[in-house]
Amino acid sequence: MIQFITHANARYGYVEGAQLALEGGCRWIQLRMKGATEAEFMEAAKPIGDLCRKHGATFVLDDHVEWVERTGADGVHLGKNDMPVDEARRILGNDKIIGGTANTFDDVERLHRQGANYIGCGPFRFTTTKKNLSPILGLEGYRHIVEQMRAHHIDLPIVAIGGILADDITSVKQTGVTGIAVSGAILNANDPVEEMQRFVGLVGDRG
Ligand SMILES: Cc1ncc(COP(=O)(O)OP(=O)(O)O)c(N)n1
Ligand SMILES: Cc1ncsc1CCOP(=O)(O)O
Ligand SMILES: [Mg+2]
Repeated sequence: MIQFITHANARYGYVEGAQLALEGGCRWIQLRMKGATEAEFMEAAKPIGDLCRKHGATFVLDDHVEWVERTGADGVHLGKNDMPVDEARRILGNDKIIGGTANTFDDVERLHRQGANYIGCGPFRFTTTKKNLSPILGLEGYRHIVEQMRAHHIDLPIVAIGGILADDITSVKQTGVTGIAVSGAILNANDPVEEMQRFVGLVGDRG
């Protein structure tokens, strides 16, 4: 599975980026809009939610548990500085998807205990899309975390994120992760739809 993380650049706004990702075959969009006001967030969430429903895609919000019901989103992605996953679970119930960010196996264990549905694990490498990055994991970092998850019988989908390019997908998948999250490689490509098609082909069904 591929999760497209929204971002805006000189060429595309948030809605346009999500639309291109969906046209390219992506079926999981995360609306990430750092620093946006509530009005700006809602203005993007409405059309992106509609587009996701039209394409049968999953729609999650970054950070904002309080806006999940209102936007009709399927869930939320939470990091270390956001609401804890167990608290979000009490608010949202068992039918919503809650993802959590991990940089270490300790993070994975905590998120598993708190009831996360999937882990966003990164960063794979340096990226300008996010500020204040955690330590870079690289392939070795993923191998290590996946190995510890297996040893502790933790069976959760694990999505690699951070600076991932199409050429990385084969080796990242070989570490045992289940999916890929991407933003810049799609939005900075000459043809974002074609690039997403390439990602979808490389990640395949298992991802
Ligand atoms: C799939 C996925 N993984 C990790 C993150 C990062 O979340 P967080 O640590 O809360 O940082 P911000 O994205 O909020 O800046 C993510 N958004 N998605
Ligand atoms: C949200 C987030 N969390 C860790 S890296 C990252 C950004 C992912 O975007 P890109 O694919 O452009 O590096
Ligand atoms: Mg966050």
